[in-house]
Amino acid sequence: MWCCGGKNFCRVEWSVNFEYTCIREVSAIHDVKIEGLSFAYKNDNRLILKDISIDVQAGTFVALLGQSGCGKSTFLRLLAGLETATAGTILLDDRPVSGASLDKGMVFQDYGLFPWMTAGENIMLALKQRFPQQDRKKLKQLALDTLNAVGLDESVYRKLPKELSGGMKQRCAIAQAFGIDPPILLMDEPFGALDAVTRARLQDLVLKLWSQENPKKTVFFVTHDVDEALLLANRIIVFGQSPSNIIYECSIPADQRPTRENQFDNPELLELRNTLIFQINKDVVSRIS
Ligand SMILES: Nc1ncnc2c1ncn2[C@@H]1O[C@H](COP(=O)(O)OP(=O)(O)OP(=O)(O)O)[C@@H](O)[C@H]1O
Repeated sequence: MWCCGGKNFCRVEWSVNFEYTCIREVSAIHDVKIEGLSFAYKNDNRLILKDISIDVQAGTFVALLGQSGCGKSTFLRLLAGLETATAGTILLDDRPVSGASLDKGMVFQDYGLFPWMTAGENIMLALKQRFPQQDRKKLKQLALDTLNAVGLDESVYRKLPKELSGGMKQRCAIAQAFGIDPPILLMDEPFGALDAVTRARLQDLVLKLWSQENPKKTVFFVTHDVDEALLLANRIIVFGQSPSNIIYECSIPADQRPTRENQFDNPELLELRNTLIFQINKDVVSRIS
């Protein structure tokens, strides 16, 4: 796993701006099966997650909702192999998660780029880890292609993160993640720090990149934004808290997925939106009362 952006490669056509097949091979797809997952941090015996069980089919875009502090990031860290379950199992295609690996990529809210390296060097570092046998020229071309795919021009390759806007940095992180192409992509509030317009653009970008791939990545996307979840995901899971378990979940069939334009027109989706907001907040209300 690569914690800055995400990496691992397969043959994919990104019709965003380019197509490349030079060094990619078809990667495995991963069904995710979680059974009886419970977790407490070692320095704190309090159970954060309790008895979570879900099956997620490969290629599903899962949005994870829930109040602040309920354990969404912890859940992603367990999926990433950065933490070990206190009880229960996480299986990727029937193999238990055992530590970090290149088939799981992560994108964080704070971009995850090394500040002392240029955007290009950050991406190259990830590509080199993923393709140690490949020559530098091909990898550099791939890095430029990935930047291009996320709407950044070649000049960004030579820029340090501090010379880029928040939106550009997050585009670089997305370029890394999709460039390395992990079958599983773990995104932890990736657009939480961005303004509304940049956020909307990047939502569209991620949805476009994910939709165009075949096979598709399995994405776990943590957000506090119900509308973002409805726009991006085809499965939505709500976590309760103390300890956290799944308190609500739903799937959105392909033919009912909203677009940015009709997002607030469909009465069924509006009802689902209200239900999700209710589910997230009912825990708070019952706690306060
Ligand atoms: N390294 C750690 N050691 C001990 N407790 C931790 C650690 N990291 C997180 N926690 C605790 O675990 C709980 C869940 O935190 P987590 O960050 O997973 O929640 P979250 O749902 O992602 O929150 P947010 O939406 O605010 O990002 C919190 O009570 C937090 O204080």
